[in-house]
Amino acid sequence: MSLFGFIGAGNMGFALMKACVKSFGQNQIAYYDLSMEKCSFVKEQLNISAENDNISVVNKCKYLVLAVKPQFLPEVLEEIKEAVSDHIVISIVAGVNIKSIKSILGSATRIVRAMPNTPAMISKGYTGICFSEDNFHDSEKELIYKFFNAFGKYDIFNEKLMNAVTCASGSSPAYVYTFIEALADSVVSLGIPRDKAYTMVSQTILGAAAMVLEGGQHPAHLKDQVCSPAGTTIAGIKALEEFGFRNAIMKATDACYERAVELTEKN
Ligand SMILES: NC(=O)C1=CN([C@@H]2O[C@H](COP(=O)(O)OP(=O)(O)OC[C@H]3O[C@@H](n4cnc5c(N)ncnc54)[C@H](OP(=O)(O)O)[C@@H]3O)[C@@H](O)[C@H]2O)C=CC1
Ligand SMILES: O=C(O)[C@@H]1CCC=N1
Repeated sequence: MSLFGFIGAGNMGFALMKACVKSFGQNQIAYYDLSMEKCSFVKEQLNISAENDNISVVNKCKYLVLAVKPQFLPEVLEEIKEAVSDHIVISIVAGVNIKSIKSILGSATRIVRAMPNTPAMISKGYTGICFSEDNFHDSEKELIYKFFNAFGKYDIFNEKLMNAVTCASGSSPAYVYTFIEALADSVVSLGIPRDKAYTMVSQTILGAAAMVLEGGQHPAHLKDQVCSPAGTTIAGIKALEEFGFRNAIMKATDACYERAVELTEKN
């Protein structure tokens, strides 16, 4: 028996398993993925062999993590429904709500819906979580918190907010990577070597984020401290505003949210 079973070992399943190994050890993880390539990768990276199928994963664990794409979730749930008993099902599937999972697994199934992000792999992630209304024992909740703690910070939300959480936890690392690429490209064009550009930009983002998280100061105040009167930064900020920087971020959130709602409606 293992504590945790993962169905799907792709980008996010693998990221979570990697962090889980550090907190719980290889023996506590069972998994299966349809792709033999993914299973070989997990074996190579984490030294954990895949189970033969999804049912074996369910039979081997108490906490079952669903980490397949939303469109594949119904067939996975249909496949495992008879094997699920007193498991706690942890779904990280974007847009899919607890009610719809219960409609296949049964209303008595206890579910935790979560939205992590890929930095979970190095325990620097952020996860939003919500619980189905059912009773969880204190010891189970403790274990669930330990599970999410392995990935970084987490908070508990009402399920109504989970699609909104997706916009700033699950999806936004991609925006940050796009920002890193764009800023790095722009200084490469000024002569900075590419490897230095990535380090410079990423370390700056890390530092700026730490100032907000650890310094407890308002982002606007921190921004103002960087902007010298008639200086270089305010010239850059002016250009960003001219090209709709904040508006672009807000539009991205609108689009991300709309897509999450579409996934909720479809699933
Ligand atoms: N990527 C991210 O940053 C985040 C993703 N999520 C959520 O996590 C889930 C997984 O996303 P992600 O890891 O990116 O997706 P991936 O496609 O990388 O991984 C999903 C894996 O599941 C496998 N799979 C498909 N059907 C089955 C099945 N019936 N049984 C077993 N395995 C199966 C896929 O195999 P194959 O490739 O052969 O289809 C694939 O390897 C999604 O629901 C997404 O919303 C949540 C937060 C962040
Ligand atoms: O893009 C997606 O749908 C998934 C969910 C959050 C991050 N990736």
